[in-house]
Amino acid sequence: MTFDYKLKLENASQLVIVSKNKPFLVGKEMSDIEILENGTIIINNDGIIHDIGSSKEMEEKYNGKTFENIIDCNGRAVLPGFVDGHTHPVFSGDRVHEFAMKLAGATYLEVQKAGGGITFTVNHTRNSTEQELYDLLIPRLDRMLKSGTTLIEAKSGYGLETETEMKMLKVLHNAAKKHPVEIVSTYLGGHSIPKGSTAHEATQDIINKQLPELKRLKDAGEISPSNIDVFLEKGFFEYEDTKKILEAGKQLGLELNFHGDELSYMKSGELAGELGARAISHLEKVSEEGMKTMAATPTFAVLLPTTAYILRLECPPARRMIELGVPVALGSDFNPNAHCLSMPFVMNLACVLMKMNMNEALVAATINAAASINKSSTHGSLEVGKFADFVILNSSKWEHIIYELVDPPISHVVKKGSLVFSNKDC
Ligand SMILES: N=CN[C@@H](CCC(=O)O)C(=O)O
Ligand SMILES: [Zn+2]
Repeated sequence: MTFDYKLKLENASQLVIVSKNKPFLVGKEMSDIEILENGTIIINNDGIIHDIGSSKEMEEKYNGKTFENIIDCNGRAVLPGFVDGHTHPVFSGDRVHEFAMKLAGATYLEVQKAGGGITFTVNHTRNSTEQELYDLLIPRLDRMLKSGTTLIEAKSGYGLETETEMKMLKVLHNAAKKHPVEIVSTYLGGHSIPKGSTAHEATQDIINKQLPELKRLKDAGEISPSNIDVFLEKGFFEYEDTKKILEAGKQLGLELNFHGDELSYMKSGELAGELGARAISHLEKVSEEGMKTMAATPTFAVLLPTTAYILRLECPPARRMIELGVPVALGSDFNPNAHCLSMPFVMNLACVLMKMNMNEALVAATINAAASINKSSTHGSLEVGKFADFVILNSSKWEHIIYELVDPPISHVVKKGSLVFSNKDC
């Protein structure tokens, strides 16, 4: 049987549109989101938003039409699916013992120097097969989906040599074909200096071995990275090496989306301005000059409040960034150090720890996070022509997604017009 339309979400208490006709929001605009009270959305058979309007108007306009599925959203708020702007979801090995060390006072760098941290995960990931990594990734994506995430940025970075880095990118490429969570992948061969190498040798390996293989596999359709990332940090990749790696990636058509100014001030914003980077993550130690350059470029600040929370670090200056007009996005930073798969929790942390208001946090976790990975023409807001990715909340006020800590009442998640999660309890 064929239907005129794939889905109708009817009588929603609130349709949280977020914004209209804007690729991203900055400054005061971030506090001013658009909401339609008592609305209905129509989704076409390609899983694209076809129409949005008041329930009364839609009832009359679509009278007599057939729908494959109808969800009654009376008493519920409908939000865009969340976009997680920064994740490291492909890894093996459990670092719960490091959590105990950190609770006992060890710093991130102390854990790393003791052979833990990224080095620990690299050893385990190198020893895992592609299938094992795939099997570990899928349930993590399932958990993200249940928390309302429908699109993620996802990095390699636990190989630090060609074979494992490409293995991780293949895992992401293949998972993206099967799983409802959409994936934009990022090559992060410059995540740490491999044991036994210098920073110079590691940089040369990336430029002369890893990137040529990445190009070959991408051209062959076996991997699909859109971005290149480097951990710009003291004792990891410093300014000049980071610049060389990012420039080499840019020549291959990759977007620059890197880790910077996390534990020390490394002139990240300045480098982003020089190279035209799309995004920098972390930025706990960013300078005033760096933020001004990011506002002008513009370069997205992908803020990761889980890092400050887990490592008891100072937070990035989110308020100042917003004041200066830096486009701010959010990410979970899901990795074995910050084991968080939930964007509602990230938004809550952004409000409480970084002093963002709830509207700003939602913008940062939807339209701005989508724009940080060049996806805001299709994702991140409820607009005609965009993918029908929704979070339906069993609450008439959308703010409960942030306010209700730990397990906000998400009743359904919809991806491209298909129901991909429903919660029997709400
Ligand atoms: N800071 C660098 N990279 C990750 C942590 C990776 C790890 O500890 O495994 C981050 O973004 O927090
Ligand atoms: Zn990271």
